[in-house]
Parts: sequence; structure tokens; C-alpha cells
Amino acid sequence: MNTTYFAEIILPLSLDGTFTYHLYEEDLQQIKVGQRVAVPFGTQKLYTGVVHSIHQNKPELYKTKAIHAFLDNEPLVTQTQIKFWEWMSNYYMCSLGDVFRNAFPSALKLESQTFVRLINAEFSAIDELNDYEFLVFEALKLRQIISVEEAALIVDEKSAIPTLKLLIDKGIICLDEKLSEKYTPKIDNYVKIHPDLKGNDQAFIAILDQLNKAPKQRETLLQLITLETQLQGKPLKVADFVKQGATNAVLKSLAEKGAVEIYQFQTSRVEGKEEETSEISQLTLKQNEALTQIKTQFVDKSTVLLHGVTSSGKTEIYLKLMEQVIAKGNKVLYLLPEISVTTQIVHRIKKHFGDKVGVYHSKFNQNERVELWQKTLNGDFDIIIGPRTALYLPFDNLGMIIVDEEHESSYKQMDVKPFFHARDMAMLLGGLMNAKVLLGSATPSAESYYNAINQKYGYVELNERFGNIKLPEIKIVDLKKAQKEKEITDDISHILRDEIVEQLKDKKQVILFQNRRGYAPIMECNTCGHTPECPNCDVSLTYHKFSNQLKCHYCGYVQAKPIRCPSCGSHELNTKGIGTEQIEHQVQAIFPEAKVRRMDVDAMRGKFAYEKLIEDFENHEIDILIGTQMITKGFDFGNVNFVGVIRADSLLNFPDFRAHEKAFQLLTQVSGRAGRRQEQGKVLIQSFQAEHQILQNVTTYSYAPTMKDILYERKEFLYPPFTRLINLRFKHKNKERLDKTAEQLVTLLKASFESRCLLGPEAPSIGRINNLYIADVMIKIRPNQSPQKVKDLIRQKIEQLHTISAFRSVRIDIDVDPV
Ligand SMILES: Nc1ncnc2c1ncn2[C@@H]1O[C@H](COP(=O)(O)OP(=O)(O)OP(=O)(O)O)[C@@H](O)[C@H]1O
Ligand SMILES: [Zn+2]
Repeated sequence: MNTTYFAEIILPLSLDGTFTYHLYEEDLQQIKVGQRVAVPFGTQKLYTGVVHSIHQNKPELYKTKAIHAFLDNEPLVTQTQIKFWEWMSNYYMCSLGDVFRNAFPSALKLESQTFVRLINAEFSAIDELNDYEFLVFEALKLRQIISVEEAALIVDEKSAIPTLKLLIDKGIICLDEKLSEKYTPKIDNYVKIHPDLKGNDQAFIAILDQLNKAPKQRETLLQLITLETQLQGKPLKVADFVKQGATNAVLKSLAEKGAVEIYQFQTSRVEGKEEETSEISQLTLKQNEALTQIKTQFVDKSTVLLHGVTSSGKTEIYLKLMEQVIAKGNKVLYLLPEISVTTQIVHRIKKHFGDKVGVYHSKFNQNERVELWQKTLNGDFDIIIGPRTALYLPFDNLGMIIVDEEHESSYKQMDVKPFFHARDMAMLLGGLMNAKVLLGSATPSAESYYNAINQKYGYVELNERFGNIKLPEIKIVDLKKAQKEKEITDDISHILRDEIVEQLKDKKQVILFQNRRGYAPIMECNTCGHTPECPNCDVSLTYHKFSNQLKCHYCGYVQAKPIRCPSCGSHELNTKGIGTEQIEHQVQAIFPEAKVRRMDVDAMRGKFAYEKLIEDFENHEIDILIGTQMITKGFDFGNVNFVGVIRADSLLNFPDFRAHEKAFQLLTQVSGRAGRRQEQGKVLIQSFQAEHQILQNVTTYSYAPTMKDILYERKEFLYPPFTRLINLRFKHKNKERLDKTAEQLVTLLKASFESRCLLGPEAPSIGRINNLYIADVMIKIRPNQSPQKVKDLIRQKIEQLHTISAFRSVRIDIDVDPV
């Protein structure tokens, strides 16, 4: 081997660092940093990787392999992205491969275990296929689906991925996705005079004669003629005609006689709303002031916090800013906590910027993801809207990142590595790309607020609602008192009930908030007190009445609701606690005429479930909407003047140092959905702790005093922003081994920390999930310590721990800045 050039390749593996491959003369002609390559790894496996760098340092310790193929001519990943990934892997203490796996669309990442499916069996231009493509195509015609591994047996190992890639490019095959879901358009029935009768007087008179014996049908037909004239060619919905006196039965008979035609027409739900683009609203005086301040502060600050009360028009300010950034030739990334929020906001943004807006949807399938990646790379969009993973797109020329609802904890990724926080990573990416970062919220997080008042960030306040409407009047309903005085039915106090009656009378829509889903969190036997628990997790099962099942919200375990207590056989099983499903039942029982709907993860499963619900709410097909925190995020509806909170208590009692901050934010945000257009709104919060300081502060909109208390406590007890946290989460199926391992690591770390800064091991509130026991060790990093050094130390101690094989089987997940 006399090659002198080597490439470092990023592979989607949970192993540290990059991997070295040697380059041949001809490779040097085409290789570029950021390009996709197919490489062998391990004994048989083939992987898609990305070129990280090219160098001449021959590895001494092992023999390198060659790159099998270059998959594209041009890089799919920018150099900035590679820097970004490396930074993330270092900061969040995971491998570069973990970041790559999470960041790069899996459809672009063919691996041995990936499956492909034939989509164009009719493909006939066989001449255009090379020998290998032809072989794979023939195999797929027989079998429909094969894996990359199987393709490697048909052609050869080297050529499998490149061959499949060519077939994908030709549209002959695609990645197999079992979960692909279709959007079913909304179909409506329409009615018109039968085309055969149009302009055919004779036929028409014949029909009318025939209808002499059916006066109702005759009348309806004549009415339709009048209506059609009035509508001047616009289609008439059957439903609308029925409202004006026609009946479905009569229309059916008319259709059978050939007098009218009933036809179907697809009513577009989501796209149909995109009108022509229009000008951005004129900002109010206050909004304009805020905009000017933001721009001034950006002169010497890279991050500005916009703290504007609910419905103050923060979105309008973002629109103006975007316009200005785009005018300078730069791009904007607009982050939202969950894509659910976007439905309304996307419409607002598209209305102004049209198809220059790219939307990244968390429910996108793999092929849609690839398309967005490529279009971003081509610079097709001026604005990208998306949730936290939109940070991974291959941007160029980013001028601004807006982090809307920056206080939202769903900005933190918790299910897969890297466990990153999008707000923090937005600032990092902003730094790498020289883009400004605007954080926006009506209830900023304690961390951002602290940074703002300490002038690390710019800080702009906007204290009045658009149209100078007063913030809603918030009152607390004392549930203890209501129960004592029997002023309550089930969980709905009579004050709350009466207010809903008034609202419905005024044709207003009502939003009710309850932060638990399901019917009841706990089922309990009245005789022996037994509570059914999940066999895999240390939690009680949640009762879902609709499906008559008990479900575990942590591992998905499901069982039918038992008829008798599994412990004592008694029939007296009772439920404790309340979920959205139960509130839905109670509300429907009190208001049988009202159209009641529920919005929680159970009710929002489909790809477009959220869009449909928003549309139904806008069309007033819902009178009362009951939801979990899903309804708190950015909802902007004009016809809601009243919001009710069913029970604030579980928010207040959560065992977490952020509980009070979250309770204040959530209650303020929910309240903010009321009274956004014409008049001051009203809010009722039911609670057994009516005197609780947080509730009192919510009613008086005392954000700053609340934060003062919270920050005082954080400082006292060494929590962020006064320390940085790293949580080490141990998981193992054997509790004893788990505890021993965690204790051993604590012993190794002890010498380096004061005892107040090294907590645990301790079981979290749910000590076992999916048959794995859990133990947490929390490390607090004080401002005088270097976080990097602490991280190095942790790595080193884990390595030391792993020299003993018994400890190696215990998984350790490192969570930097846990929320
Ligand atoms: N300058 C303006 N001209 C016209 N309409 C405005 C203006 N400012 C705000 N609005 C309208 O007022 C409503 C509330 O504004 P917006 O949704 O931007 O508030 P927000 O501060 O983002 O609220 P939240 O934090 O509660 O989501 C919207 O319907 C918006 O269209
Ligand atoms: Zn479970």
C-alpha cells in the first residue's frame, strides 16, 4: 500500500471519533468534505458515512480499508454543520456518530439493515440500467422488498449501496417505510341541476310534469334553480341547501329521476387556506418601539430576549424582522417548540412570504425530510419553520434564528442522543454562522430572564396586548370550599359551570385545561386498596374509559380493565384522580347540546389530526375544547373569551426544582388564550390550594416577583442558572448491580466535588421503566469550575469504572443540562 492520503469518515455509530480510510489516486479527484460515501466497517457491514476531513497521517495501529464508493458528486453536508456536530458531541458528551445519526435524514443513510421497496414495477427503459441495477431490479420484481444486505448478495458488497442509490434516483425504488400515513382529504357533497337539463327546455318541462305528484320535490327543484342563479356559478354544498329547507331524502329522489346531480368535491383543509400573499400588518406604536429596541440591542448583543405578554403581537414583530433580514439577502430559521403550534403560524407566515417558506414537520416521513434537506442546501427557502431538529438543516447565509416560546421544555431532546436543548444550540449555531438569535416568550425561562437582567442578552419588554385589550381577569376557585358547600358536580364547580353557560349563550367557544390525559390516573380497589400497576414499570396504570383499558404511559403496556380486583376479587373498583377523558364525559353530561372535543396525544394520533382540529375550532364546529398543555401553545382564536383550568394542584405539587416556574408559565399561557380580539377575557382556575403563592402571582400577572423568588431559591440550593447540572442516569435490569455500579462511580468522583454538588445515587420518582431499574447521580458544576474539565473527569472516571467487567453492562446515559 503506497497511498499517502487518508480520509476521516463520520459513521452513524455510538463509538467515539471518526474512522480512517485510505484514498487512491482517483479518489483524490472526487473527494470533498461533506460528501457521502459507502464504507465497510466491521466484518460484513456497509455504512453510509460523511467525509469529515482529508489528511496524510497514516494510522500506525491498524490497517486501513478503502472507500467503496462516493454516493454523490457534491457534498450534502456543509463544513459548518460538521463543526456544529462536533461541538454538540463534545458538549453533550456523546459520540459524533450519535449526532450524525440524529442529524442526518435516515433516507440518505443506507445501511445493511435498511429495506428498499419497488415502486415502479412498470419501468421499461431497461437499457438505462447498468448490470447491477438490472439484477437488483429483477430481484425486486419477484420480492417487492429487500434489504441492503440482501442486495449485497445479489451484486457484490462493494456495489450494493451505490446501486440502490442509483435506483432511488431513477424513482424505481424507495426506502421502505411501514409507518407512512396518508392524508385523507375532506370530501363534501355538492348538488346542481342535472347537466342534461341545462338549456333543454323540453326535458325540463317533462321532469316538472313528472313531479306534479311530488310537490316537495318540485318545490326543491325550483328552489335550486333560484339558488343557482343567485350563486352565479359557485358550487352549492348539500349541507348548505339542507339548511335552507331541502332534505336529503328529497334530493336523493331528484337525483334518481335525473333532475339533479349530486357530486363530490375535495375541500382542501390545509393548503386551501393559502390565499395570495399580502402585506405585513402595520405595527402599532408599542410594537414598533419594541422592534427598534431589538435592532438596537442586536448591534452589540448576539441574543435578545423579547418578553411580550400574551397576544401582544410578538409574531407580527417577527414577521417584520424576517422581512428585513431577507431584504439583506439572509435566511431565517424560525423555531417552534413542537410542530403542533405551526399550523396557525405557518399560515400567518406563508401569507406573507409564500413558497419561500420551508416547513419542517416532525411527522414528516423520510422522503419528505430528504426533500427539505436538499432544498435547504440549494438555498430555495428564505425562511425555515420547524421544531428543534430543524437546527440540523444545511443552512447557508443564516441571518437570524427566532426561538419562539423559548421557555418551552420540549426544546430539550430527551428520547434520543444527543440530549440537546434547541435554545442553547440556536445560540451556538448563531455564533458559528454569525446569525442573531431572538428569544421570544410571554413567560421567559428563569435562565433566559437571568441572562437578560444581567445584560448577557439584550432585553425588550412589550407590556400591552394588541388593540390595548386588557389581559384576562383571572380568578381562583377554591375547591375545598366548593366541596364543603356542595357547590360542585363531580369536578366542575358551579361557578365554572355557570360561566360556561354564559359563554355558550353568547355563542363563544370555551377552552378547558387539564394536564393529565386518559380517564383516571389511578384505579383502586375499595375493599383492599390494591392499585393495578404496570408489570414493567414502577407506575400505576392509567384507566382509559373509551377503550376500557388500563395503559402504562411509560412503556405502552396495555391490559383490559379488570372486572374484579386482581388482589382480593372484590367488584368495587374505583378510580382516583382525573384525566382529560373524564372531564370530557363530565362536561358532555352537563352540556348535552354542546359540541365537546378533546385535544391530547391520544386524540391527536393521525398526521393531520391537529390541523383538522384547528380547522374545526375555527369553523366553530367545537363549542368546548378540553386539552392538556397542547392547547397552551400559541393558540390564537378570536372567539374564545373564557378559559377554565380544572385542577391546578398537580402542577403545583410536582417534585422538581422547576415545578413552580413551569406552573406559573403554563397557567399564564393557558390564561392568555382568552380575550385576544375584542374584549377582556376571563379565566377561572380551580384548585385545592387557593392560597398558593404561585396561583396568587398568576392572578396578578406578577412575573418579576415570581422570578425573584425562584432565582433566590435556585441560588440558595445551587440550581441553574447558578450552577450547571449533569445527570448520570444508570439503567439495568438487575437492581443490585445497578446500585453497586452507581455507588462505585460516586466513590470515584467523590474526591473532586463538595458533597452538596454530588447527589445520589437515587431512584427517580419512577424507579423502573420497561423492566430497567434506574438510578440518578446529579453533579452540580459551580461557576468557578470549568465545565469542560468536569466533563473530562467524568469521562475518565467512567473509563476507570469500566475496567471492571461487572460494571460494564450497566448503561450510563449522560444528560448535560437536564430539564
Ligand atoms: N400590528 C398588528 N396589526 C394587526 N393585527 C395584529 C397586530 N399585532 C397583533 N395582531 C393580532 O393580534 C393577535 C395576537 O398577536 P400574536 O399572535 O402575534 O401575539 P403573541 O404575542 O405572539 O401571542 P402569544 O404569546 O399569546 O402567542 C393576532 O391575531 C394578530 O394577528
Ligand atoms: Zn410500563
